Amino acid sequence: MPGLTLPPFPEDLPTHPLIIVDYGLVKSGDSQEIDKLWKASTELGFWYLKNHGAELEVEGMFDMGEETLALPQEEKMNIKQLGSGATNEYGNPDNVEFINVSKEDALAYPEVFHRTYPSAVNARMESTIIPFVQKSVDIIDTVLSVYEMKLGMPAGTLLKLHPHMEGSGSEARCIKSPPKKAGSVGSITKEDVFLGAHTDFGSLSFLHNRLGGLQVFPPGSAEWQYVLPIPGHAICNIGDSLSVFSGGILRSNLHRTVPPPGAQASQTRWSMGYFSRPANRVSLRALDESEAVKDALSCMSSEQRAMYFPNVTQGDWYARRMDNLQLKNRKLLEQQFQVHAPQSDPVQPSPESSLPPSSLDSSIIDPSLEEPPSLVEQVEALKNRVAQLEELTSFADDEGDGGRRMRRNTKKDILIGGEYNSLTDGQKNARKELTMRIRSVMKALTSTEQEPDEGEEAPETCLPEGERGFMPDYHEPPRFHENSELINRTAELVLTEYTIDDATGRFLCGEIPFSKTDLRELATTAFRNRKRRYLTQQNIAMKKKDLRAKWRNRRHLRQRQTKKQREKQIEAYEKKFNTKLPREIFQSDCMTELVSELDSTDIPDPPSDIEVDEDEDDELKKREKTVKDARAARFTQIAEMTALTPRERDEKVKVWEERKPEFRSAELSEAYKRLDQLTNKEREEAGENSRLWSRRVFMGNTTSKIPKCKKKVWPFMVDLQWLANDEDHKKAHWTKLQRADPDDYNLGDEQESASEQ
Ligand SMILES: O=C(O)CCC(=O)C(=O)O
Ligand SMILES: [Fe+2]
Repeated sequence: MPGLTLPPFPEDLPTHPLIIVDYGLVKSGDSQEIDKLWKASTELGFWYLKNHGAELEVEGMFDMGEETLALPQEEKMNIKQLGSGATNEYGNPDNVEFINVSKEDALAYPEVFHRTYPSAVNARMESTIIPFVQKSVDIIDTVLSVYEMKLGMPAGTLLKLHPHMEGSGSEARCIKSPPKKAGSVGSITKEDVFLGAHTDFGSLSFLHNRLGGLQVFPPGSAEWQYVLPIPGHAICNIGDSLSVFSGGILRSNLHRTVPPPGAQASQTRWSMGYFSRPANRVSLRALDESEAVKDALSCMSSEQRAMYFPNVTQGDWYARRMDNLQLKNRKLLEQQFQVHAPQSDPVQPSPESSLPPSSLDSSIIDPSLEEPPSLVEQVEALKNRVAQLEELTSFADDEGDGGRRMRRNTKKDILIGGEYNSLTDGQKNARKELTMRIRSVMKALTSTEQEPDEGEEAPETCLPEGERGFMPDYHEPPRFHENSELINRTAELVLTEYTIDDATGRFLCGEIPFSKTDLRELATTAFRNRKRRYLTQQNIAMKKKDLRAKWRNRRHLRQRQTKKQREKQIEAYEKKFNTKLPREIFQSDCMTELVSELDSTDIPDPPSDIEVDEDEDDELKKREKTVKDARAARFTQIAEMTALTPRERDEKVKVWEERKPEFRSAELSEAYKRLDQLTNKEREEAGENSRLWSRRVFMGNTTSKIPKCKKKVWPFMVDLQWLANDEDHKKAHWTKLQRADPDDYNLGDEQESASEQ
């Protein structure tokens, strides 16, 4: 790992000083430190955070990044959270690699919230990633609380917009940037820029740098300035969302990464961070309920103010910014980098100087670039970019693959596959028909996989002759190769069912024209719906499993407590009667925690690889049989572990420790029941209409009293009152019953114990 023998940051190179904030002090409410944080957040929007407590996890995260990005190239190609897909501000692709781990996935682990990760990531999940994400979330929550207070917002206003377990783009990211080629060390060329000039999209970023290379464009400055990496100091910065929420008071500042300076340039640059974003559903707008925010907005022109009410959700904003990163950076080439003006007054945060509005409406531009690229260069760069875009985005989706990705221009050629509400009734009907066909064909093409429940049933379609079945991967986005092939093929097959209008080149569904793109859009939506159903089902299964585990734990706990109480009672009883009770009855293995595994809800589901039969009934029977076999096998296994008596085992008796009177086995309870029945029958015959039922003492119950009796009785069996009642009669029957009782309870001499009772 880098870090041990890294060349130093050049001493003579100017850097932009950042305010150092001590997290420990902020957390403890130190007002001076909180003021420092506020100053840094409103002036530059960047600061160092020391004493943050995540130092160890940060080291582990760097290791995780290195292990993951060292995977073979073929493997990495299949991982959507790796790699870059954006251009920098010069139209060149970012030349960094990264691995993103979503906050929700980390906090839900091992449940899958959005997506799965390569084993190199999973291996570090519990030891490193989860604690890193948790600590980062804590830090960010603390900082958000400070902002709430400073902005005069009710406590929780900002925190509510950043729930911990709801879909958001929040993620931990490890970035690897290649070393500069030998000979090129020195000046920065436009091809060198690692991550193009940008503001962060979310709320707060918590960065960790070992080598130089991060540069900020401070307000009032005319050039990029390095930020010096200081060991143990995180670099925090504010993103667009917080800037919008605060009406521009909190500053989202332009930054970029370039090769490390001086001797560091020959090193691979690793950087790592946690990027916090509000929940996707959160609507992005200035929170003008706060007086401070209202005041800030009131100094703006209506046009400027409108920029703080972009009327989008955080999720859409994220997607839009992604587009901007691609397209605006390209547009930049055309615009010849006209904007050189430094941003205005850093102390008085003004809307012009705040990036959210500017990044909403203007390109992200590197103001330091004096030499615009030649026209030939521009055209070449554009051509390359367009080719890349076409290749990469034929079925781009809106699922997060984190850092940099592309979306295709969905506006083009869309007639009925776009916004539903703006369609005419005829178009809506055509769309419904096409959707049904798509569902049906997609179902047929995936008929070899287990069907996610369709909800609204699509008519049956068979897999066409010679057509291959698809195995979509619902943990991947629609553009993942098998998924995208399924979508394409579905659209193609449905298309063959409709005629083309030669005059317009449109396909016709009845009278309604539609395009190929429409079909692809609808097929992508159908895929997403299948994906959602699949993931929901998985989620439900997980929850059920968790619930079962919870109940099992409770049962075990209860059993342990009961066992302890019982032991106490037995001891007290033995002491009082100066006798020894047959402990094997009380302490049978059958009363240990293992018994609870006999609970049928714990029986694992049968293996899923049962052959699928054409005939559904047969299939059902097969499944049932497998369930039964699995249960029987489990029972035998547990019976062996718990040393049930042969009879219990043969009859598959469930041996429960009950809170109610019966103490041990069903047979024993049965004996008492029979005794009662006999008694009651005789009472009935004798004209008595009341019934008597045996009451048994529950030893685990601390309130059960030791019987006031000199005789040796089995305290766990019979309530003395019950015994006293009609004693002679019971004695007679008990003897009979005991003789017939094959319990192996080792009750000793039957006659003796019977007569004693
Ligand atoms: O690598 C760095 O130091 C900064 C990364 C960054 O700005 C980003 O990923 O948004
Ligand atoms: Fe950034």
